[in-house]
Amino acid sequence: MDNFIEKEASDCYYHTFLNHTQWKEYQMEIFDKTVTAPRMIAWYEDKDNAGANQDGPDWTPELLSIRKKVEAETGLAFNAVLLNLYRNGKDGVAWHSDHTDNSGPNPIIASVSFGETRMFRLRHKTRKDIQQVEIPLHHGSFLLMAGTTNSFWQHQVPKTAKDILPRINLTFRRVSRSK
Ligand SMILES: O=C(O)CCC(=O)C(=O)O
Ligand SMILES: [Fe+2]
Repeated sequence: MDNFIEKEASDCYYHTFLNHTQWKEYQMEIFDKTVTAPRMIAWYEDKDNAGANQDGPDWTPELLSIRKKVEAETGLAFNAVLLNLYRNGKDGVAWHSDHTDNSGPNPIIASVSFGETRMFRLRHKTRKDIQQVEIPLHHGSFLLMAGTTNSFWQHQVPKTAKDILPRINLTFRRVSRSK
């Protein structure tokens, strides 16, 4: 959904997140190697959530206000958000599906994007006859990944050789670590 957040507010959010977030590198374990992901991240989670890192950053007013809007739109409650910063075309995210701890194979993830438009690609895990889906995620857009999106599909944000500006993506999630 385009223009989930209107242009002026999106500009404001973009600059605030870009300049006032404690962006961190993300080290991934791939087989036996530790590699640095080609993007920067920040994780926010309700502190009263079981197992939450008490030293993590507190939700900012901007994040809380987007969370409220996302919850109103979806009728769902989220307790965590992952921020991704794609600094330029060399940043991206490889094919994967998302599983938040113990939330089952079909988590509901709400995604909000700011800044440069990047392609969001989906592919079925096994059915090679089903065409890949490509969705451009624009400044201020909203995307809901629900149902079997994460159990049957993988997604990626491919790198691009184009000379582009940063993009920031927020994925709201519901994390529950209790059994
Ligand atoms: O940047 C995006 O649109 C997707 C990010 C993503 O897939 C993730 O954080 O799991
Ligand atoms: Fe993802």
